[in-house]
Amino acid sequence: METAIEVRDLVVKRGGRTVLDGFTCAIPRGSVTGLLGPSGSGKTTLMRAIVGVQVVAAGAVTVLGHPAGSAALRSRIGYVTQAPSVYADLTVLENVRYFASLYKLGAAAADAAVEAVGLDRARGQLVADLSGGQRSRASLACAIVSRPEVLVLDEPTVGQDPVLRDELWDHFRGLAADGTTVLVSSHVMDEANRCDRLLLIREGLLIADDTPAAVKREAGTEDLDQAFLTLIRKHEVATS
Ligand SMILES: Nc1ncnc2c1ncn2[C@@H]1O[C@H](COP(=O)(O)OP(=O)(O)OP(=O)(O)O)[C@@H](O)[C@H]1O
Repeated sequence: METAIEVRDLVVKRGGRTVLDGFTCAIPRGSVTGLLGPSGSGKTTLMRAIVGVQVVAAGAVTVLGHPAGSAALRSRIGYVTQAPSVYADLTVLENVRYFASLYKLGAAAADAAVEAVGLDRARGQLVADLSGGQRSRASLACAIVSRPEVLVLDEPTVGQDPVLRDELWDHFRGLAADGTTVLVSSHVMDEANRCDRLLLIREGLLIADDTPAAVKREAGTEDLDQAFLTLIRKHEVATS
């Protein structure tokens, strides 16, 4: 399988401490890969390194064959941060049309992105008047409007109701089926089951990189929550 994102021996220090400590992984093209781990384990830091906005101390990150952050990747990678980055004084549609125009795309692309994130009925509303969950979906619409080849999503389903979460995951799966590489961080284990592959990270170290089925098999349980606890404990024993 072709690799879209390759991270090799990555070391990142933030605030004087080592956040990623020799992290290595390869993410296949056209897959949905879930990035899971406790709060503060380094998920956002890894995503920042992949999109090229993180200063790294050592190692290499290659995306679609180019060093992370290089100009050639700018229109080929989309990133949705935890804090929605949309203009509060514009409507949903105005925001998405603005991002579409940056890529020389028209109204049809903007309409499709708004529909894909379930914001059709709120399209004329000012972002300032949206709920938190709607705002993060508006941010997602801006990121997907250009159909980037790699989509990096930091907890995109936080604050969404179960029906919308399900629809968003259907959308991620549809993007991957069309060849997009989707990297999603999440805390929610039922979402992890919908990924092709999982990266489990703890304290800056990779402790699992496999399919959900293989992760569960290795831990000897059908419950992913339990599987992760088991793998974390195994890892603690192995490294102590
Ligand atoms: N700007 C910063 N300056 C210094 N340290 C930081 C900074 N941002 C994050 N850190 C530290 O880096 C570590 C990893 O943070 P990161 O945001 O990557 O974790 P995370 O796994 O994404 O957490 P969460 O699930 O809570 O979003 C944490 O210990 C955090 O305190």
